[in-house]
Amino acid sequence: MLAFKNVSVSVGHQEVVRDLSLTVAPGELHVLMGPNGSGKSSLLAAAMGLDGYQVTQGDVLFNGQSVLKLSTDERAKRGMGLAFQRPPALEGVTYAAFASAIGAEDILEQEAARLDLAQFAHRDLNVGFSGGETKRSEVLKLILQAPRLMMFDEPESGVDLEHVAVVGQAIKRAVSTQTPDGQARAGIIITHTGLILDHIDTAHGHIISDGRLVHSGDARELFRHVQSHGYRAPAA
Ligand SMILES: Nc1ncnc2c1ncn2[C@@H]1O[C@H](COP(=O)(O)OP(=O)(O)OP(=O)(O)O)[C@@H](O)[C@H]1O
Repeated sequence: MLAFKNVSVSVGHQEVVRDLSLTVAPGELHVLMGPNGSGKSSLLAAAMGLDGYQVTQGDVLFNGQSVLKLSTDERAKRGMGLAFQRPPALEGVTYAAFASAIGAEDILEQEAARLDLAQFAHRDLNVGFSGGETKRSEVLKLILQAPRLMMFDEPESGVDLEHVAVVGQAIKRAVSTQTPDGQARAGIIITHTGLILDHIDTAHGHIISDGRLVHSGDARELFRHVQSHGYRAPAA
């Protein structure tokens, strides 16, 4: 569904992702780990075509077609979506208005309740939300958009332990639910804490260090390796 092919990404003059290749097939969930500043968010930002993230080498394919020439909006219309690490507050835009604008008003109540945000539907998006509420709200926003490829940038950071379970279950459910035309979705999750791994099914894990993909394997095994040995790739 999504393929990074020898992708390098620059922000300004700084190369932050280097010659990275990674394929995400329908039905799969991939987990990215790596030190602060190693390029994880930049990789997803470049996939979405966000301003400032320049793909200087390689290609990003979605459903077999290069998306590099498409605007972020066009990529979203094709079925790519990203829940941001630090989502902005949108003064004057209530959840109800947002859901209505994207045709998700029928599922708002149910999906908000799943993320324990039922009481937030009348509030402006992220305005005055606590840190953990903002992260849950961002997960809700992507679930309402329901893209075929769901990318989550640190969805559980700052979220209390009980709500990490809520977030994990919501992501697992959303990614494993087919699109209305019967196609499998896929997901990518960036995590530092690894807590989300307790709530999702089998996932492919990847360590990104200094902009390079240095190792791939079962996500839980890889996380245990990181806990005991840091981000160095396991010995072959
Ligand atoms: N918009 C930007 N302007 C300037 N530098 C940026 C920008 N976005 C990313 N960078 C730089 O690119 C590098 C990679 O950042 P990125 O956010 O991709 O790392 P990360 O692996 O997601 O880190 P973290 O785990 O801390 O979230 C960092 O050195 C960061 O400072």
